[in-house]
Amino acid sequence: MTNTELPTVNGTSAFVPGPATPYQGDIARYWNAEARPVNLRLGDVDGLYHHHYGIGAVDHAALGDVEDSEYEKKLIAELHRLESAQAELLLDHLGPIGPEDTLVDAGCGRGGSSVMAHQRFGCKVEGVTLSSTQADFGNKRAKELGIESHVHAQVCNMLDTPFEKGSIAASWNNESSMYVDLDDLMAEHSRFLRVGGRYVTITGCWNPKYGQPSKWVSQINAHFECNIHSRREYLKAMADNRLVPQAVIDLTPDTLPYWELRATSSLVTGIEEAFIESYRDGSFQYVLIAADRV
Ligand SMILES: C[S@@+](CC[C@H](N)C(=O)[O-])C[C@H]1O[C@@H](n2cnc3c(N)ncnc32)[C@H](O)[C@@H]1O
Ligand SMILES: CC(C)=CCC/C(C)=C/COP(=O)(O)OP(=O)(O)O
Ligand SMILES: [Mg+2]
Repeated sequence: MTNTELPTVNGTSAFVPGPATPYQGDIARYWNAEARPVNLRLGDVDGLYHHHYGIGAVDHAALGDVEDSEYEKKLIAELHRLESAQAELLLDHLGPIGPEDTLVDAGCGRGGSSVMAHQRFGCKVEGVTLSSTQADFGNKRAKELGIESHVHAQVCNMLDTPFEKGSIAASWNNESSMYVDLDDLMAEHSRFLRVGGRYVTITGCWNPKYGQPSKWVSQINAHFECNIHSRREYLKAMADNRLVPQAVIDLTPDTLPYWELRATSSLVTGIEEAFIESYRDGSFQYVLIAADRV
């Protein structure tokens, strides 16, 4: 990581981490500026702020009548329920975790998954993000919840973290691996995970069976300034870095109801069609991969 040297403070040199590449600087700016209602209003439902998508069947009984004055509020709560269900599924795959363990949330966003992990396991969670706005937001939420001794976010490149070799019980990327080289990413998880530790990713990936990234995948990349990898690249990067897959789950059918519901809401962002069409034509898949560090 490059560091910017600042004038000495009280005789001690002060350093602030700078982005490792110009691309990472762009991504930090992107997330520092992000304030989409679809993320903030969903997070306001119960104080868990996510930047990922949902899974599971829509509860039409809970939504009620579309003509009802409360319908939009119920729709937002339902989308949020499906996003939290996605994070619960990720946590289900972390294996046995105890209060003495430390987990790493790589690309932690506003920290919703980190909070959920602490609430489930009582463990410590270290989140890393390129965005200072997100890290500040996550740390403020942790303080409001009184869990700042256990849930902490920092501005840090997930390819070059300060965590000691073999010190981490489990780690994950929840929709954050499309911003980095996968070989570099898996090498870093493999370094800080203890032998027997667990790595989990939930991600969108292009399907090698389709041939090449479809126009919809290219549209998603342009929308988020990311670089979606193929399913094959994930498995290869894991195999090359002592991460042995224990579960590969195709969540595509489980995420489509979320997108179809979201497309009917007032909070649409314009990217809904690309997700729905690419999931339907088979060019793009939503997957969970859980791997053991051997
Ligand atoms: C779509 S958000 C996902 C946030 C979170 N995992 C969640 O589920 O709510 C992508 C996140 O990846 C982070 N990110 C992208 N590249 C990164 C890098 N090189 N190091 C650390 N974080 C990174 C961004 O800062 C952002 O927080
Ligand atoms: C599955 C893929 C390819 C994800 C790309 C990464 C990403 C931007 C995830 C959602 O973030 P968000 O919650 O901020 O997005 P939105 O505003 O669309 O809800
Ligand atoms: Mg969102």
